[in-house]
Amino acid sequence: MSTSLQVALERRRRGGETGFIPFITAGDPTMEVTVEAVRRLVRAGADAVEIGMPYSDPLADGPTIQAASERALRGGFQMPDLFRLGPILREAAGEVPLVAFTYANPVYRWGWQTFAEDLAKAGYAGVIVPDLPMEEATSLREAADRAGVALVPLIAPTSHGRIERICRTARGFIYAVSSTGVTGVRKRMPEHLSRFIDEIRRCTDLPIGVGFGIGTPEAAAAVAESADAVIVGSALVRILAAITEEGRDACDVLDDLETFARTLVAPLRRAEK
Ligand SMILES: O=P(O)(O)OC[C@@H](O)[C@@H](O)c1c[nH]c2ccccc12
Repeated sequence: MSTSLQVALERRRRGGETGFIPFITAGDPTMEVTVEAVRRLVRAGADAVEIGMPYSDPLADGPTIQAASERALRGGFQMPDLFRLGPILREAAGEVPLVAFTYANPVYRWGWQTFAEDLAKAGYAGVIVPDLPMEEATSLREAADRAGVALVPLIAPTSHGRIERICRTARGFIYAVSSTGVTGVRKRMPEHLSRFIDEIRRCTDLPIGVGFGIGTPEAAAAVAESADAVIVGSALVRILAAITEEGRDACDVLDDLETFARTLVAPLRRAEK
């Protein structure tokens, strides 16, 4: 089953380029800012956009995204808002697919089947649930397949057997986690990264996106040597934080977001490579 998500990233790979997948937290600090941020990120060259559902106990997140979650929750953002936002974001994103990002517990409470159907209705092409292990993902994956939503798996460095098993049921693309720990900008990319990506590549034809710790054009360029897409969260979320934390004008901050996103995209595109 080939999804719009897979097609969008394969197009880059075929052109000898690398995709750009930004992550932002929905409702941080308002839905209006989220919509405008998506519009700007797409204009800067995003090939897919991850929309994070704010969550009170975000285990895998570092301080930057945790704080974004708190701001969005303080603003009253809830699961129905993710679905309400879908069609508005779809319009802002044009052809670019949206990937919802949420932890397992709220999805479980919503119901796997209903959640997958609601995502599809809202216009999300894919979904990532970082704390849902492969062994527990069958119900959601089957529901997502029926709804036409790609359940994108995360793979952290692990045994070859496990990588193979995860790849077998993957949809859309593979999210390769560059390093263990939580999200957040790192000074350096781990040295074993290209070996890890090669290992995944031997198990799947799906595009491979790499995320965790990428926050500069240099890091993006380094990861692009082996990955099909570069995923960036904290470095972008940190820019948007200035609206709340520093009381800066939202339009100025959105301009900064777009400018910074362009610097990340530049080394991923052929002219610069
Ligand atoms: O923030 P970083 O280090 O750029 O990493 C990507 C990331 O933010 C996004 O994909 C993400 C947000 N929350 C997560 C939780 C688990 C895995 C990944 C994520």
